[in-house]
Amino acid sequence: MMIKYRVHEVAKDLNVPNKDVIDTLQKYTGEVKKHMTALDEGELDVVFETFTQKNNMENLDAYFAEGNRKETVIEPEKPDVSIQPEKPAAPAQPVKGPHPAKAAHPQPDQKPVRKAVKPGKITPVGPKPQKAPVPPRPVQNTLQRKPQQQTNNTTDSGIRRPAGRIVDTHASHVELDKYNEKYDRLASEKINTNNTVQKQKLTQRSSQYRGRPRNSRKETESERLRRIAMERKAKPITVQIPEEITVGELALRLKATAAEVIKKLMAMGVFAAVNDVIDFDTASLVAMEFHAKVEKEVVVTIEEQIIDDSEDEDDNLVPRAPVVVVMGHVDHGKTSLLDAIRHANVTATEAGGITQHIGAYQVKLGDREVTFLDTPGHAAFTTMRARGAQVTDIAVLVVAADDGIMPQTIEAIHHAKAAKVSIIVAINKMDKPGANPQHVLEQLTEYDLVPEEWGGDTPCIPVSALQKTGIKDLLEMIILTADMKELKANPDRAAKGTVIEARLDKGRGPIATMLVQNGTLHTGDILVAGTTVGRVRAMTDADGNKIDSAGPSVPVEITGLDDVPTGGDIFNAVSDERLARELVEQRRNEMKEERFNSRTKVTLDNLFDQMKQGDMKELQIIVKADVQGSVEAVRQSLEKLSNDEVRVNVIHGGVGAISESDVMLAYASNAIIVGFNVRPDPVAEENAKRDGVDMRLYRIIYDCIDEIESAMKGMLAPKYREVALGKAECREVYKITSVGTIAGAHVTTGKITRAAQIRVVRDGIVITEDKIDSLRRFKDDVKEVAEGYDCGIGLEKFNDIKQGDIFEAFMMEAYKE
Ligand SMILES: Nc1nc2c(ncn2[C@@H]2O[C@H](COP(=O)(O)OP(=O)(O)OP(=O)(O)O)[C@@H](O)[C@H]2O)c(=O)[nH]1
Repeated sequence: MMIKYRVHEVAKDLNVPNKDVIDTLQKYTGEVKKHMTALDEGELDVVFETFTQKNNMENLDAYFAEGNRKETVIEPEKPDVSIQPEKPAAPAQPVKGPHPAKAAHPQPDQKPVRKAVKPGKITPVGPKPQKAPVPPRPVQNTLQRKPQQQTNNTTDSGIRRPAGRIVDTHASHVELDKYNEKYDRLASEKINTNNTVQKQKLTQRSSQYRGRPRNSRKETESERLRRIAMERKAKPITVQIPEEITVGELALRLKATAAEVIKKLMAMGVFAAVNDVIDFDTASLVAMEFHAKVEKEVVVTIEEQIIDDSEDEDDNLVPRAPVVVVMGHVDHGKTSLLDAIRHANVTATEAGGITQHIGAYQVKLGDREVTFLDTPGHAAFTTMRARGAQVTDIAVLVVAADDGIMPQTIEAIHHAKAAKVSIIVAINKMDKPGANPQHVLEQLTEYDLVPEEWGGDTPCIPVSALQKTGIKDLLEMIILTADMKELKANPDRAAKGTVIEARLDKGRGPIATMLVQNGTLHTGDILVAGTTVGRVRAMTDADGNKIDSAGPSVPVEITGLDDVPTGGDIFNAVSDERLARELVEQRRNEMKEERFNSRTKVTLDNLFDQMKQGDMKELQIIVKADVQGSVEAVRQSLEKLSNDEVRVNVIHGGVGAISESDVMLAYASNAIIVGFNVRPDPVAEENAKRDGVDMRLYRIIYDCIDEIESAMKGMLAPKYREVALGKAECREVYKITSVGTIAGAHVTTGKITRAAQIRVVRDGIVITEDKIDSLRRFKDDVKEVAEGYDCGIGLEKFNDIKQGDIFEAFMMEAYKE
């Protein structure tokens, strides 16, 4: 219910004559009010604002200084007191009125508000809650509209003069206590000299509060804040601030209110809300404003706690065996070569025993060892790279001497180059009559692999996997290359490496082949591998022998993990099993979240955004086409698109359908695949979809160049998709001179609209696509015809309409992914 607040009541409360209020209202509203007139909210606002303005307070410090002095005079045991002015004509202090103390020293340029307060004049005046006619106004708005006035307002109430009651009446929900505290602190900082005054004041205030039955919770909170402010002043607090912190959290740590922190931020020109995140530097500045000592909070992740990732001292490093992968075109002899290498090093007695196959093995040459990943082809190799594992040091590229370089050879070259590993070419099948190693060497130069014998730096070794010739030369070359790379590791630390492959054995549980890359792995070690954890229960080497420890570059097979890890997962031997399990749990959650979140793989649609964010320095592209000529033409045109911000780099070009391995390479290298007159094979298509690899298929080279150029400029045209509208069946054909052929059609599903495109389908075959020229019901042109109705449809170009033709109406809709 609205309580009436009449002119004379307002005047009385403001301690001004009725006339002053009436005059003020007349001035602003143009109406002359009677002293019994009840005022509405707007009118009350005007009156309060006016009298507040008149009694504005300018100097807070003086106000507080006076305030403190004055407080000592007011008797604390009389909580609800109001200071009565000597002259009723003097305006009382309403919302934004001055402190009475100020009135004791009237400023020449200000109207004296009231005369000096004398203790004897203090008389109790109860609050007038029933005269609270003004509906609450949001504090926020008040603050926004008149920040200065709000300050005065709160200041006014800050000392809890009875006049504060009037403030309460005006804006009943203003949290005065909050502002009380703020200005108390402000004043105390300024005064800063006399703690006794402050204390006395607080004691008084506390006793005032004790005398009040209402609002005890708020008061307690206010007291608490004051106590904190006191503590903060007495002993500066030390805050720990991380790299980033929310405003709310910072306020909590500073034992301040969020509003205080926000205010300080605003003073620094930073506009942040309570949930916004600010950086360490900004937060530190704010903390300093609160006289707090700042310490940087270092967040130690579980990983940092249990995984030793420190750099090795040079003194601790010892040479390690190179890790080699064999790659090449199908049937060029990868498996045969791997077998030949393996058997060349196995004694006759051992030979029979090699039944086990763990995905990697080591061979000896004198006192040196070489580790081979027994995973022919580049699939596993690229998968690992895609997962961030750099496992191999050297790639042996097998090229059949009678066949030369083939598409998969080229792919292998690009994969190896993208992974930045050394390439050694093994020219295989040298025993074959048609072997032409010279031709292979010539072909290699086309891919920037200049043979050593021609002055380049690519070693090319002729071998025969079948006859086991040249194997030793190949191994020697591998060791020589490894020596040049100075491959080293520290065996005296916790093991770290990569999962090569893993499977689930019914009897033994998860089994993983792992390559130790640094440190030494022992049985009993606690392992974290990707999102799996466990303790090494049993460990065997590549020959199936039980071993207790494995140093750098040694492949082993282990059991004991609680789940099957994924090939390419990095593993670490860690110190604490409980934390290890916690870490794995955390990783599993992160993985789930990552899957949930959108992918960040580059696509033509997000290319510009990534460029803008500076994430893209190179746009990697894989080109597949139906003929070699197109591949080259596209490569050249695309590379010319490079600009200052982004270099366009065609990492692989080949002839034929887009294969699984193209997608894998694109995924590993964050590349886009463009295809000309080629299609992806089903597996490639599915993998591309799964991995978020952008595949663009074109029929015209110009379209491709144009689209990529547009994408680089952020002006990629939107994609279109077809939206089916409805179908109509042609039941009669009318040939009308000067108009053409009209189909007398019946709409069987959906609707046919005038703007729709029409696909004419005859016996399941698409005859043509056209636009509607005329759409009529009887003699009227119509915009659309709904299902179940007959209509006449004429097409723009197509005239050869036949009875029974199906008209599929559709529209092309632009969309963005
Ligand atoms: N004459 C001759 N034939 C060889 C030689 N190396 C391999 N072959 C034959 O070439 C064929 C393919 O050999 P693989 O070792 O299976 O070739 P791959 O590259 O592993 O083939 P995929 O596993 O299908 O990619 C087999 O019939 C081998 O016997 C060689 O040095 N000389």
